[in-house]
Amino acid sequence: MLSVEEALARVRAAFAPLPAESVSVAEALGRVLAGDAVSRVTQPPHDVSAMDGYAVRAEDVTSAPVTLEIVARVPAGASYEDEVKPGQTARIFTGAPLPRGSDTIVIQEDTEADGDRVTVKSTPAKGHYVRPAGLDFRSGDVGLEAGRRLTARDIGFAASMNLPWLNVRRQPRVAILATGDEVVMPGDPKGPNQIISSNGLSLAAFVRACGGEPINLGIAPDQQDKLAAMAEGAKGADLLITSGGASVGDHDLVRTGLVDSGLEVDFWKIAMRPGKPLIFGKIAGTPMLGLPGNPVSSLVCAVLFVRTALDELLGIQEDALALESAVLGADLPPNDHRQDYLRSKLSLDDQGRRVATAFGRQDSSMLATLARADCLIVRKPNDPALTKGTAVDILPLSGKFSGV
Ligand SMILES: Nc1nc2c(c(=O)[nH]1)N[C@H]1C(S)=C(S)[C@@H](COP(=O)(O)OP(=O)(O)OC[C@H]3O[C@@H](n4cnc5c(N)ncnc54)[C@H](O)[C@@H]3O)O[C@H]1N2
Ligand code: MOO
Repeated sequence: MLSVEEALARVRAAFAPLPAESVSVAEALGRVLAGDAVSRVTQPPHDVSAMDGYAVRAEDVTSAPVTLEIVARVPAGASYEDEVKPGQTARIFTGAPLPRGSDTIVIQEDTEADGDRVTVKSTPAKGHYVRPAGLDFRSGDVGLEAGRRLTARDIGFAASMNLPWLNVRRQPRVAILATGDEVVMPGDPKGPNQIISSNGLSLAAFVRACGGEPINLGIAPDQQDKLAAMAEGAKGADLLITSGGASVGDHDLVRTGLVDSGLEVDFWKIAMRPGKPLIFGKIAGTPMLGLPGNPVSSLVCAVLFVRTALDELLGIQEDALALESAVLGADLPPNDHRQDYLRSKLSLDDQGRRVATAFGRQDSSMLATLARADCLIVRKPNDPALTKGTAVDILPLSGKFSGV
């Protein structure tokens, strides 16, 4: 069986970034930049006031209290074209440009106005409450780098750089085909031996959370001709994901049943748990990941392999699978030859350390524990028994768009 690392490397090598397209900044949340976002403006464009108050010449107010003549009133969006001369001041508001001659803001709480005169009661440091031009960023600056997945903060930043359109990667189109006579969609009529299909929906949600566009091909029965016909719906997609039928049973048809449809298998079976029977290949030119049917196996494979494929298609540089560290909350028995991904809860101990405690039963059919898990403890093949308090590697499940 292939190691997880080797399998990941093979998947990574099979994908390249998709072409770029332009989208409105308003629609760009979650999209991935195809090129650097370069600012078209300097922000702030001038030296501006950070407070409501008075724009003064610092040398005029070195020995407060001192009374100055108010010669202008400058709200944000306006300006005073003349110069503030010795003995003069301009009433100014937050965001307004500093008039020539002035270099310091006195907040209005430190003044007393009387008609067209104002008394400054304390001496500010020169430049106090002035935001110099370009404090935030300058025209020509690279604000956001290619390969970045855009957050709500980035949308605001891109807008403030005066970028109404952004150059992003086309969303990967991912066809999803569930398989199995025993599964029916939630809400559909259900026979006594049937169960509800969760994989198609969780995989579609995962793909969406990773920035892809899921295409639901439905549920194929365990019949070769029907499976092959339904898999044809993946034509034009960037990736086909199947779930179920990946193992060795008489009804597990995905690997063998799609050969006539042109399936070329790159690898089958990985030394990991859950997720051992994963299939990777190409069907009629479309890359295909055949995920195991057990719901946890299916999603853990998605976290590792679907995510890797999508990140390559999107040109994302950051490693979504970078491991973090925690200490064990309970002893673990020795691991076997498969790399193990254990659903676990996270907590903090009294020293503020992150503690990972694996659920007692790790059967790959148990979706409730995956939904409740905060992370997966990752154990190398043949890891010896570990005691409570030992440092372990974890893969967090929340944040970073892992989407599970
Ligand atoms: N003799 C062996 N048996 C099995 C092996 C093995 O090596 N030798 N591997 C086991 C492992 S590990 C896994 S994982 C499973 C994977 O099997 P398949 O990919 O063939 O999946 P199915 O048999 O179709 O289904 C497994 C299980 O998952 C349920 N399922 C299927 N589709 C869905 C869905 N859309 N939503 C929810 N649940 C689904 C299905 O009812 C089964 O209970 O094979 C082991 N067997
Ligand atoms: O590897 Mo299977 O995915 O353990 O249940």
